[in-house]
Parts: sequence; C-alpha cells; structure tokens
Amino acid sequence: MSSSAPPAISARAVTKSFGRLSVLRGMDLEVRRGEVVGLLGPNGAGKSTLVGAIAGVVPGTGGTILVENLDPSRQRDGVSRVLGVQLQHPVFHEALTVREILSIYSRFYPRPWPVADLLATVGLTEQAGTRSGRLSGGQHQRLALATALIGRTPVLVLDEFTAGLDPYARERMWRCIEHLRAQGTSILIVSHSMDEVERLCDRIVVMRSGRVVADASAPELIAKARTNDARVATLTEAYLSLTGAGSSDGTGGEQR
Ligand SMILES: Nc1ncnc2c1ncn2[C@@H]1O[C@H](COP(=O)(O)OP(=O)(O)OP(=O)(O)O)[C@@H](O)[C@H]1O
Repeated sequence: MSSSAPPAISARAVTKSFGRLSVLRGMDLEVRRGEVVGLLGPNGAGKSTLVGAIAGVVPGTGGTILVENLDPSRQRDGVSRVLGVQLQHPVFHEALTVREILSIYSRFYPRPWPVADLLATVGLTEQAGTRSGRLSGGQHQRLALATALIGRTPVLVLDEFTAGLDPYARERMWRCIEHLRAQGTSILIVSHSMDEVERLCDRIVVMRSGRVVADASAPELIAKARTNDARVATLTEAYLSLTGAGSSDGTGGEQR
C-alpha cells in the first residue's frame, strides 16, 4: 500500500469524560492500511469507550478521530460504509432469527457477504432459523462477529470478539481474521487474550487509564519490559510489567 495513503484509523489526543470520570486522557492510536493492531489494557482502561468513539457512537469526544479520512462523529454514513464494528455487548432483537438479523444488516452495504456463506464461516448454519434470544452465549458472540463482517468493509474493529468462544470456535474465528488480513483488511482487535494478539497482530497498543503506555510488536514489548525486569520472557509478563502487575483495581478513568 502506498505510504501516502491515509491510515485506516487515526486517533489523536482523544479525550472523553463521563461526568467527573476522565476515561480517555489523550489517547493516540493508529491502524495503518492492511495492518492488524491489538489494543490491550486492564478492565476499565477505556478500550470500549475508544471503540465507541471510533464508531461515532460516543458523543462529546475530544481530539481527532478519522476512519479512512472520515470523521465518525460528523460523517456517520460514510464511515459506516468503510467500517465494520463488533461492539462488546451488542443487543439484537430477540424475536428475529439469525438469518433475519443478518439479512437486515446486509441491506446497509453495497456488496455484502452472502448470508449463507457468512453463516458457514462463523459456524451458525444450524442456527440460521433460531431466534437470537435463544442463542447460547458463544453463538450470540458468533452472530455479533457476523454483523461486523457482513459488509466486507476495508476496516474492522472487533471488541473481544472471541470472548466466551470454545477453543474450536476460537480457532475458526482466528483463521477467518487471518484470511481477511491476507486480503488486506485493516483490523483493530480489543482483547484480553495474549495468545490472540500474539498470533494475529502486527503491532500491539497497550493502554492504561485512558492513555497509551506502549505501542510496539510483541517481541519489542517483551524486550522493552525486560529492560526494567530481566525475568520478563512472555507477552503476559511484559503486559503485567508495563501496566503494573495486579493492576485490575479500578485502572480505568481517574477523577478529575
Ligand atoms: N456510558 C457510561 N457512563 C458512565 N461511565 C461509563 C460509561 N461507559 C463506560 N464508563 C466507564 O468508563 C470506564 C472505561 O470503560 P470501558 O468500557 O471503556 O473500559 P474497557 O477498557 O473496555 O474495560 P473492559 O476490559 O472491562 O471491557 C469505566 O470506569 C466505565 O465504568
């Protein structure tokens, strides 16, 4: 891809507060075209808030966000044509079947993934006629991923897309992402799985308390953490070292 092409996603100095809680505190993140980037951070660090801001569904966000040079807060229609998003807790109409939900989503895109093919890809063929309210947790998660993929958009943002999936389904989804990556799709993956980001991502952004604490490849992150602690040998150990071990103590926003 030409180096002059704008990034798939560019977030600069992004801020967001909920009342007195400052959740994003000058967050920077870039996903270049064709790149797969992982976003890691403790519970409450602000990852899903950033995903919502990129999707244009978090009002009152400061800083600059561009998706393929489009502003999600002002150019929602344009952004929705280039960006597929899986939110962390999507809600579907419980009375609609899996096939009906995907058929509705497919109408928003000019060249959607054929529903039957997509059902096979995410392993939901047998549940095509099942109402979404009757799906198991993992099946609901597969449906959520399918709604993000159906537009065959050049940019994807996936928020914990394999959470709750069995190992077989997880492997299947990882292969699907590898296939999309090979086709040049630009992807941001929010995850708590070190295996997942190590396997899929070219680069990993680690955030804490609404800011970036590291942005590098997995081997670079390990090397960086090792300069402070020579015992660091794995990505998990590097992550714990970079974010402060045992840091799931309200490590999200800070009161202003
Ligand atoms: N709509 C909202 N109103 C008030 N506070 C919110 C809202 N959405 C998120 N928050 C708060 O913002 C902080 C960051 O939440 P966010 O969901 O972005 O974290 P996260 O990094 O995605 O966490 P996790 O890993 O647990 O999914 C949390 O303290 C959360 O309670």
